[in-house]
Amino acid sequence: MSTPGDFKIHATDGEARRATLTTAHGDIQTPIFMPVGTQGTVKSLTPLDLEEMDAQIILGNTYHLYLRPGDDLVARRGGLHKFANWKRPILTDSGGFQVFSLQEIRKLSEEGVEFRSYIDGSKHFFSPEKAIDIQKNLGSDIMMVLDECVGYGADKDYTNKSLEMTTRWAKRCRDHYPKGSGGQIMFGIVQGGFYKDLREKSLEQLREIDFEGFAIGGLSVGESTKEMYDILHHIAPKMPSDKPRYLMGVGTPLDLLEGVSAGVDMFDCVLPSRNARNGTLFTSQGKINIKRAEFAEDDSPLDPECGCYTCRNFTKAYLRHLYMAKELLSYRLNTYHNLYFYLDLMKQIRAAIENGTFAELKAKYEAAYAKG
Ligand SMILES: CNc1nc2c(CCNCC3CCCCC3)c3nc(N)[nH]c(=O)c3cc2[nH]1
Ligand SMILES: [Zn+2]
Repeated sequence: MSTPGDFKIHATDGEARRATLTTAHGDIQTPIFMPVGTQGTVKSLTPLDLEEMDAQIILGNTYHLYLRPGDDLVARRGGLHKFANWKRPILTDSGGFQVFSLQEIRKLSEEGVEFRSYIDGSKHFFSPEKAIDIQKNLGSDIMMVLDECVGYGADKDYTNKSLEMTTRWAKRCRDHYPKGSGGQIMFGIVQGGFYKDLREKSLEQLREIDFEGFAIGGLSVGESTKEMYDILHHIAPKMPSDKPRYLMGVGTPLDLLEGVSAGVDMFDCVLPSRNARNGTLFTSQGKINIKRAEFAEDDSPLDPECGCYTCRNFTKAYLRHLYMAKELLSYRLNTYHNLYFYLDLMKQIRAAIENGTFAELKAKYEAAYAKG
């Protein structure tokens, strides 16, 4: 009988791993991309759409659900799985990053972070324990510790003091929900900014705590791709090899390939759904923007190599028309395709690791996406 948190590696190709992570709502095949469901839903898509495209796990948003409709209300409805009728695994972030990135006014202390609701301006406070209680109420399969994600350009002294507080918070989170005390598993989050020695220090401190997985935080915060990859390749291979590695908030198709090549197993990013809103679509030949006039009378599918509902049933001309007319269907069809593309890319990555052809797959997409 497998237990939530079990992580079995089936194949490797360089640092890349093909594994299975067990959760209380089923097994997850990694490497994996996790669609972001901000308010308990992946915008414009139904659970049926997500199952059709084989989304194995989605992200719930602790910060937003806490403020509205309330994590306690969701708990009284049986938790987020029941409330949103999503039967597969859910990962929730701790909400700290959303507070830091969405709120100007907030107060940070050893105790936690104080902030005002963007809905009605009311005052709120997240301690590490509170962040875990919210995720317990939501019933997510994978919980993230409350951490501080320092901004890009933070100096070494601040970054060092911050990672030490993040470690103390991580310990408080684990003590508040000890391993095995329920079906939910918990990941620690490695910080340390862009200082390699501080990244190692954060990891050394966190690996003393018995987490079922470890995330790389503090990246994709405005740095260059080179700076992100530099830290990524430095720290990912040093993380416990027998536990899942989750790179938070990343990224483009090339970032996913680079992350897998560094040994990362899990990714989340708002890009596929957010880009769908502005007509930027990912295809096997690279990125295109559907609003370009050249597509006005183009009767070819968005991506001839894509098997998704959008590509099988509509032309670029029609998708451009929907976009220009600001039709709701534009957002839905574009989101469906972009997420399908990301999930299919991860499926290709899993197969490539199994048959030792990951380097070739990476080179193929680097050529298609070279023009950025
Ligand atoms: C986009 N770049 C980025 N994201 C980061 C995130 C958020 C990851 N995505 C969470 C979802 C966002 C949409 C709603 C649902 C939750 C980070 N989160 C934490 N806790 N710590 C980081 O250092 C941390 C660092 C991050 N960098
Ligand atoms: Zn498609």
